[in-house]
Amino acid sequence: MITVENVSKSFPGNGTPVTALRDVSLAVDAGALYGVVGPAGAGKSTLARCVALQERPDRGVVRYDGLNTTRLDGRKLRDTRRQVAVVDTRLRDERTVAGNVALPLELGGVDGPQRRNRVGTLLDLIGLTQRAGDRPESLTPGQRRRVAVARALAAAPSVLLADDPTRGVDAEESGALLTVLDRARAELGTTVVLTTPDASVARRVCDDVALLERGTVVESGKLLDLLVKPGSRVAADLLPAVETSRAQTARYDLAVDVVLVGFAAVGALLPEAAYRFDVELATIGGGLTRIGDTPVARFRLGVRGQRADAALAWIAERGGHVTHTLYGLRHVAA
Ligand SMILES: Nc1ncnc2c1ncn2[C@@H]1O[C@H](COP(=O)(O)OP(=O)(O)OP(=O)(O)O)[C@@H](O)[C@H]1O
Repeated sequence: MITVENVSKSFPGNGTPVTALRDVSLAVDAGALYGVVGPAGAGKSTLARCVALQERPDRGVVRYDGLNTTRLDGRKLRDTRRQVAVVDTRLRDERTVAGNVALPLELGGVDGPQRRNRVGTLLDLIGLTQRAGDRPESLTPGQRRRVAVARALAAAPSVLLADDPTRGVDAEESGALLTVLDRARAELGTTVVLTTPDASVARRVCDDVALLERGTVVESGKLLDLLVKPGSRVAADLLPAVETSRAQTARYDLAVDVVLVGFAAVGALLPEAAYRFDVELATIGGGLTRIGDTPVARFRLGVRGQRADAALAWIAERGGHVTHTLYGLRHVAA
């Protein structure tokens, strides 16, 4: 487990120092795929470098399984750094694909069948077994990025750190690259930390996320927990939009936003609530999406009838999370 505790980091700027990280805390569980999401300049790369022990925080602590890394130096620091591999996108063009993946093993003195097996496993993981003997320049940008990931995984690090892995890679190839990161976690047990400005990258593969803005964590936790949190910024970025006009909601006694996670029977729940409570219940906004493999719906519901409140309470009892109430009976009566 990696914990970042109250980490701050500034750089000398033109006259005034630039604060890249301000009191940042987060916890990355072993075996998780953790996403740090934020706009350009938010501090993602600085945080990644602190986690990779390439940069020392001005204040605060980065711990590896409880070990305070800020006090380490010399050999101890080098040994601890070896647990983390940072994806370096610069490949060696004079070497083959397999030769690039093998490089850390050669440097580590691993040879013979052991090296061949490891490279074979990793080429299979990235889906490029057939390209083992090709030069990287013959690959697409997304394939090259996958080779860089395989090379980072070669020495079996416990943590893989990918700073904006899909930058410069088109949408289709990004999917294949994220699948590789997901497989690294699932099949090799590697903890993966990625940074990205693109919330949809987190939507596809991350278990946990931290939303970073101007050097500060504004939201963090399990992605599926954040999605059901009222007012969640992550939810606003990742779930289907629920914009509706005032006219659309005005004809209902109640209008609320409801998030349903992993709910296979979304189609049946709403009609059943309408029937049981004898209310008119309509979906007036939102839709369905997937978070990783989990179906998630966010609907704006309009409810009309005497027992509108009871119908919504019944939906909530069945796992629906009411995240936002636009107006209700009491408001209308007032
Ligand atoms: N070595 C450095 N020297 C001076 N300023 C730096 C240094 N590294 C980062 N900064 C500044 O710290 C702030 C955060 O930068 P950082 O690169 O960590 O953000 P980021 O979220 O990774 O951005 P991007 O998505 O554009 O890479 C920025 O204002 C940046 O200019």
